[in-house]
Amino acid sequence: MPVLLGGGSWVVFHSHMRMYRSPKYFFSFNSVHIKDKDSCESLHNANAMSTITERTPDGRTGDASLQDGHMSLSSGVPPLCYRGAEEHRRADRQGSVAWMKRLEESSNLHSNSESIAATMTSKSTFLKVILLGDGGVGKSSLMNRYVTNKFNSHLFHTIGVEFLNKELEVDGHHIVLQIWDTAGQERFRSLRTPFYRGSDCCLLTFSIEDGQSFRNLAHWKKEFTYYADLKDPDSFPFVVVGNKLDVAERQVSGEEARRWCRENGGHPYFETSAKDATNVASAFEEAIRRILALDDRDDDLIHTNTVNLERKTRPDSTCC
Ligand SMILES: Nc1nc2c(ncn2[C@@H]2O[C@H](COP(=O)(O)OP(=O)(O)OP(=O)(O)O)[C@@H](O)[C@H]2O)c(=O)[nH]1
Repeated sequence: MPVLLGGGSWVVFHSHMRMYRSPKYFFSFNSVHIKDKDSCESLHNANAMSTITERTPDGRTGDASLQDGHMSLSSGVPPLCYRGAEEHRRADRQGSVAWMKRLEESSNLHSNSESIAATMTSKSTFLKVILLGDGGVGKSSLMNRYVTNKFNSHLFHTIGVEFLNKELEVDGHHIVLQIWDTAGQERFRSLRTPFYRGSDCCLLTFSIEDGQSFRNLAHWKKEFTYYADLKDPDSFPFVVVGNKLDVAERQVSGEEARRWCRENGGHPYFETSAKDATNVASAFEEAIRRILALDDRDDDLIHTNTVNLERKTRPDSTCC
């Protein structure tokens, strides 16, 4: 059963969810929803209450805990579950524990988690992509446009992280894409960084009408590389997205952005408009293709590096 804990300016919400990333991982743990109206301080209070259980493919289990805003998992498996974006935003607007209680009673938490699990077959590939970039560049709008095909011109700032799932077929693969939208504002840094780990691709996002958001791309890449604990940052798939293409006053030229991508790892670059849907699907699909290409390469490496341990009979052997 979901448990509701909370009061004052904060609420911690637990629910049980089950996720798969076939064939690599198996997860079973509680999701934690942290809503913080004014500051991040209350997260410390949440430490004692947050318990997460994880299970790895070999059946090991471990505990996870929140410490100073960082979620740590004993076997290093990244946390993947979080509440859906729309409830999160509505909770922000209404901001009441009573509302959360109603949500719990009429909750789709179980049906939601069950439906995710139900749609995952052994042939599904679960991919996690994460959107990073300055506050206001349009990360939530890109996610919402891609998943729900809707645009809201009066969005609230994201607090912490949110995710939405989208199922699709790409090049014959059944994909369950989990898109994580993070808070771009600096004050939410400690709420977003624990969720970087386990990402398969990172969309570095800026707004073409905001030069500073473009100049901050290097900062976002660095922050992601550090907190995601990337073993091989040079081969990790980043996709760069210049959003708000529909806006007339542009501060960042396409050539400037492409040059940055060339000089900083050869990342693909897309100019998008979440408002009129230009190129949004192309950017996410490129992310998926980059991940799948990397997985294919890994598979090839595994095959070509296989050592045959079968004992060969050597006719000329003189060994006793
Ligand atoms: N014109 C235009 N406005 C956009 C576009 N994308 C987002 N916006 C608007 O820009 C504002 C910020 O958008 P969000 O999607 O909340 O930005 P965000 O990057 O998620 O911001 P944080 O949650 O603070 O990190 C909202 O008012 C959106 O309606 C776009 O493509 N074109």
